Amino acid sequence: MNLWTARMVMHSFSRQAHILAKHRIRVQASQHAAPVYDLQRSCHGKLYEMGYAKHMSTAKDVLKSSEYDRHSATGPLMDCNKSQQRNKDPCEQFKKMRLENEQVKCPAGGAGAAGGAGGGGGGKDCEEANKSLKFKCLMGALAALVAGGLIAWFLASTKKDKKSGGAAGGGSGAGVIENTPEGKKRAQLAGLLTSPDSSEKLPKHVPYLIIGGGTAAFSAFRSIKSNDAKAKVLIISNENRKPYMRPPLSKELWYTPNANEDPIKDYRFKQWTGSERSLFFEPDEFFVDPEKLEDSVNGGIAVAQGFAVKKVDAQSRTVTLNDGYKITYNECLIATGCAPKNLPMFRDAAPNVREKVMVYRTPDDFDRLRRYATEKRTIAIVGNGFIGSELACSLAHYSKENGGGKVYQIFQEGGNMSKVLPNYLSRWTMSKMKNQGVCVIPNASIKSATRDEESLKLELNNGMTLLSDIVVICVGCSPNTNLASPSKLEVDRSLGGFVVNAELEARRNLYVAGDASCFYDPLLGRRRVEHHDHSVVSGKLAGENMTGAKKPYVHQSMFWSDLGPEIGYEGIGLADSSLPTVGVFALPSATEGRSSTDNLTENRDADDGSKHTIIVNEKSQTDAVTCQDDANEEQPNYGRGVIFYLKNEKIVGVLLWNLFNRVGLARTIINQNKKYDDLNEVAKLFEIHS
Ligand SMILES: Cc1cc2nc3c(=O)[nH]c(=O)nc-3n(C[C@H](O)[C@H](O)[C@H](O)COP(=O)(O)OP(=O)(O)OC[C@H]3O[C@@H](n4cnc5c(N)ncnc54)[C@H](O)[C@@H]3O)c2cc1C
Repeated sequence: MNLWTARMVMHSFSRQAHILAKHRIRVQASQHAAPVYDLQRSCHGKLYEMGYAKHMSTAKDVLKSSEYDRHSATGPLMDCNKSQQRNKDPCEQFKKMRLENEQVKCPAGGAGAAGGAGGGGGGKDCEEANKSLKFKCLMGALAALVAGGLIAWFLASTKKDKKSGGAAGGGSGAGVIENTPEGKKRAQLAGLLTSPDSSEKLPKHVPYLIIGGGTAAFSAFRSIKSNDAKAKVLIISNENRKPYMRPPLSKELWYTPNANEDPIKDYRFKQWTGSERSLFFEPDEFFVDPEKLEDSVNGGIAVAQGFAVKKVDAQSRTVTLNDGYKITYNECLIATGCAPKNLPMFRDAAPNVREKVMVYRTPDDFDRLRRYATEKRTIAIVGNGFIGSELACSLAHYSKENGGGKVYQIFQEGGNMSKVLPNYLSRWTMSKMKNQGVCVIPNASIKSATRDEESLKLELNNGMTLLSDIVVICVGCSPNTNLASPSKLEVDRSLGGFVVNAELEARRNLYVAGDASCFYDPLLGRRRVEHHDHSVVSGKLAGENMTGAKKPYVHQSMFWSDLGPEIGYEGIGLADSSLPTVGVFALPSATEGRSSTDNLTENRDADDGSKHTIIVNEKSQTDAVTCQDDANEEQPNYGRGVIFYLKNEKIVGVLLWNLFNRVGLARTIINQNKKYDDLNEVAKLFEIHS
């Protein structure tokens, strides 16, 4: 097993364990834990017996594919007790909590919420308390000014011992830097230093040059190294960190109880398996000093940190850094990823508003937000997508653990993850998010934002007014293609990203991988994918091709997301809710362990009469459905199931809802590119009841 397979398997295991951990009550009692493989075999047998129509494929056909390679089929079972929890409105809870707090504390700025998301003001005592607080603040500010002046004088007087920060790599501001390893590290992270301190110290020529220091870049390095053992690889990254992964920033890191550590050393976090690891792919010692790369006998990887590339000349094979420094290469990869979008109203706002608004993509963003969360501040997230929804759940959890902090999630759509999930599931997910303590405000947008002392006052178009200490904009990201125009590289007009061919080549010897690549998928057409797995696999392929493999990119990458303890899903292909969908769900049966008959008990259209079909599939006809959530909304419990996305009646996307280790099967089904006569039969392949 090579390292890549090992990593993928580890990921699988880690997810499986995560879900097992999440649903430990059921798992302990589960009769499925040991005989998983027996169960699979019996399912195979059963499926081979199915008939199929002439012009269409049946589920049976899928099994003929050599690609069909399934692993363990155990999946999570919904914890009915949790699902039956009353759907408490967290907005109401916040209101109550704040009133209670005010009786004790009378916080300045109040967090009033005219439109129903906050509470009223305090009484006379509070006014007095606020007056005294203001006086104290004034005195505090005065003291801080005096102290600041003293410090400035002290720093100026000790200037001889300090070194000013280099901005060689493209405009980082100079600063006063403490001449200790810790001081330098701090300055580097603050963007005051590049590493090395001048671009002049970088090699003039490298065999392999990678622009961007993220997931795709590091994956490409691994692949280059395994094909060319003594390869010398230089990564040029405009971040001041070594390559790291991003997914835990909105998930696991928030579940790691080390509130007193700031920042968390090496961004270590507990994986769902319980084992610990760092956000960084490799520790510092793994990397070669960029100044020593040329002379390194065994090659290796060096990262030039804090430098940006502004241009690539594919003909002369030269990159130009922001400060004009040039490096020539044999093979080059662009892996510049994407940058989070802001909303124009915040981008163009006054500085005192802007300082209360952030986007979310880096460890620095995590640190900043964590400080707010630790101080029990109110946080408003704008956006209903992957990062916004994950972050809202994680923050609600963190807030619960640390006894404070309201978490709002505001978005224009009717439910969470509406671009991916069919509307019924999107609304159901939203109700689960509320159960977890997120104050979700759908169908709303921010009309205006003004500074109100320490907070931002947000006026929504639905008449609500919120006070929030920080606003986190999670409205998607745009590929980093600034260097396209000076480099004369094509950018896709509708999808964005550098246009590449099937070998991920933009020009000869110049490749693009990860979020920034717009590639041609022979099955599903031109695409751009912003997911971890795509970055890993496209980076790997680009790396191989840089060493001469000339292979096409035919991998259907997968994605995953976790929304608190009850929802985890994996998807593949075009998981786009604007397409017609058919969702097949297993209703948990009252008594586990009875024989499964897989009876179709309900088949109905979605309540908006649209193209989303829901098939609810009970494990045993005789079992009563006891696990209904939100009974007053008459929603079934979409505990686990599979959703098919259709184009021209063919399956172009599959979403596995609380079902894990079935991505291989989903990939096979998409790759078959066929019409199926009965999707309920196809769904059975996924063993949604097991
Ligand atoms: C909080 C968060 C959670 C996520 N969770 C998931 C998840 O659960 N599942 C999933 O599938 N995906 C997830 N993703 C998406 C996934 O992390 C990305 O798809 C992946 O990081 C993209 O990798 P990349 O190498 O293309 O880009 P990046 O990792 O963004 O790396 C690009 C790097 O290039 C640098 N750069 C840009 N321009 C230049 C330049 N001109 N010169 C030098 N350097 C430059 C950037 O600063 C950056 O360091 C998540 C993303 C975020 C932000």
